[in-house]
Amino acid sequence: MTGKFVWFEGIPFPSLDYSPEILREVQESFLVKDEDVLLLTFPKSGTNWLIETVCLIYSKGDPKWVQSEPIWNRSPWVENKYGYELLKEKEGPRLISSHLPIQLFPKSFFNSKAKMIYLIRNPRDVFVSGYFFWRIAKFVEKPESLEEYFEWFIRGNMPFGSWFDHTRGWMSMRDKENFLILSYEEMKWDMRSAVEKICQFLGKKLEPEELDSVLRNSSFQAMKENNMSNYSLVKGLHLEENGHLLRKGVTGDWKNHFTVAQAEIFDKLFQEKMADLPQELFPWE
Ligand SMILES: Nc1ncnc2c1ncn2[C@@H]1O[C@H](COP(=O)(O)O)[C@@H](OP(=O)(O)O)[C@H]1O
Ligand SMILES: CCc1ccc(OS(=O)(=O)O)cc1
Repeated sequence: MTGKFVWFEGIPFPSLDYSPEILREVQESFLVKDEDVLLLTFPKSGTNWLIETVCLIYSKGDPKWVQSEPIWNRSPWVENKYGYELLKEKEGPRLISSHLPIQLFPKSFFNSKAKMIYLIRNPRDVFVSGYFFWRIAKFVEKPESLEEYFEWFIRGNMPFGSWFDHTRGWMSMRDKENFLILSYEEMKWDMRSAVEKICQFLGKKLEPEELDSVLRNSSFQAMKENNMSNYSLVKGLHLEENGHLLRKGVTGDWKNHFTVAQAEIFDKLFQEKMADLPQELFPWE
């Protein structure tokens, strides 16, 4: 992996609106406010699903907001120029998205009471989802084969760096009361309970019919049909014409793509890198 990336502090960022200057400024000077809510993920963990869900919780299940404003404006990315400029101007409580590793995150967060949701997903499914997504993205070097991307992934030579380092880094926050760890798997297995967990964490109360509407409007099908959330607005510009952000939306797709040898290498690496963390943190293991 060599071209079409912006490198900062040893991490490759997409060549879309990211620069070392902005990344440094975000880290040093972006002011996180106590009332902000931060949505943090490694790419392809279900970021957009989480954003959609939290937006719907904020609108008490009313789909007007998610159907009228692009997802990247509702919860802008703090680390790219577009999102950073938008966030600096935003009044009141903000939703903020980020893929940044902990060591590059705005320093002000660590002295604030802002709440953060860290969404994790089985890295094997993150791998498969990423493989198909980066092949339709125009702003990163495309992996030529699954084998090549496997090498990138296990070495951490890929957009936003190593999944293992990212996850280990943020997991160090797990005992803080303003930090919630959620998994893509628990959202898939029991979305009602996952939404209730998010509401409890954010101090939001939904009536039963509002909760039903959150579930309906954040479903895979609803998001796939919502042009404000499915990235169809940037097709041709940033994504290939035939590309879909919402691809399959399932757990365990990795079993359709890994060879036995790759699965063994991955298991061994996961054990090596994550052994000292409580295994309950990883519901798919
Ligand atoms: N409402 C939803 N329900 C389930 N999965 C969803 C979803 N919205 C997005 N996803 C999945 O989340 C992944 C994209 O993650 P991110 O938002 O972090 O880029 C894709 O996974 P797949 O490629 O496995 O289908 C996409 O299909
Ligand atoms: C606007 C094009 C775009 C940018 C970033 C995306 O997601 S991710 O940051 O790579 O997870 C998707 C589409």
